Amino acid sequence: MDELVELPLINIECLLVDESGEEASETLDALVKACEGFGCGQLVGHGIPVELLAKGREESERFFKSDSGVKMRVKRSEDNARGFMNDELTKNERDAKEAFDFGKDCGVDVDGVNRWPEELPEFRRSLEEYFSRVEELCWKLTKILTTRGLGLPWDSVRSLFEGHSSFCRVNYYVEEFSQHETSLGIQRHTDAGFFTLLATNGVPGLQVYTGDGDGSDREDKAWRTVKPVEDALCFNVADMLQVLSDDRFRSILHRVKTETSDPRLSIAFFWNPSPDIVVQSVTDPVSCSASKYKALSFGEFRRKRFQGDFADVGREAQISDYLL
Ligand SMILES: O=C(O)CCC(=O)C(=O)O
Ligand SMILES: [Fe+2]
Repeated sequence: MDELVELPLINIECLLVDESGEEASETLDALVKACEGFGCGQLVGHGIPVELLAKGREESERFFKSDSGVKMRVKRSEDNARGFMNDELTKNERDAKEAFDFGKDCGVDVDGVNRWPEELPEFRRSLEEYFSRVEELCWKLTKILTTRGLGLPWDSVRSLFEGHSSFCRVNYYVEEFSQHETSLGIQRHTDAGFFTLLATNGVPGLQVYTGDGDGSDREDKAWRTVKPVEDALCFNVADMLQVLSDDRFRSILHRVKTETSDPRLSIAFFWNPSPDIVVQSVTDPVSCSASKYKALSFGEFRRKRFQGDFADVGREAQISDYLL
């Protein structure tokens, strides 16, 4: 395996305790720099108890190792995207993984409604608790990044998230899911929402694209595997934050390629705006004048992406489609 790339390591504890302290402003600078650079970093001091992280991983592993009947009874369907899946498509190619989605219940017309396996109550309990702790953290990070980082008024940003449509995806990558040597756990993509916080079991596999192209060449040396950091949350900018920041923050192109026989487990929390809002890039927070992007309905953007996840619909929706 090539040398692992270390993402900026940022201890956000002081930001969460007192966002206006001196130490906090250095941390904020580091966070903003990470958003402007690679578009990602490893967050420690995030306040999510390590016991909860461990429990979430343990219960998730129990779920994926369960009889296929347990998993298939909560399999997602075309009219409800939540639940178990072993048929995910990214960029119209089948991903070599299994996954389980759950989140805020915001109606079947957006992402669907949760379904939990009755046989595993602790799986549900620990992941619901994880969700609510991370949700709280996302509110805090959003406020800090958009008001102090981008200089935007909190009232207008907050309104983007009232009724947010965030969800969690637990990913499980096992060697035998790969159909051939070059199979990817997840094909290259950017995340559609605002930002993503990713917990993992420490088995490497996440790769970030450091080149200028669209990352379509699989052998490209510009794909670098991220060095996992124990109990950190890997943070990445997603598409709506790139739009809102008018391309100042970058939504990083990433994929998963596991190269060991150890299964990789990840729990991705996709912090997503509410489906009925419109996002537009803002260059001047006072006049709120738009710059690079046309107004973009998040609900419509998500729906277009989701159609691509489920079936081959040709090209996947990208934020570049909305450039002015
Ligand atoms: O498992 C990972 O490391 C990344 C997961 C991911 O990119 C996703 O679910 O969108
Ligand atoms: Fe992703």
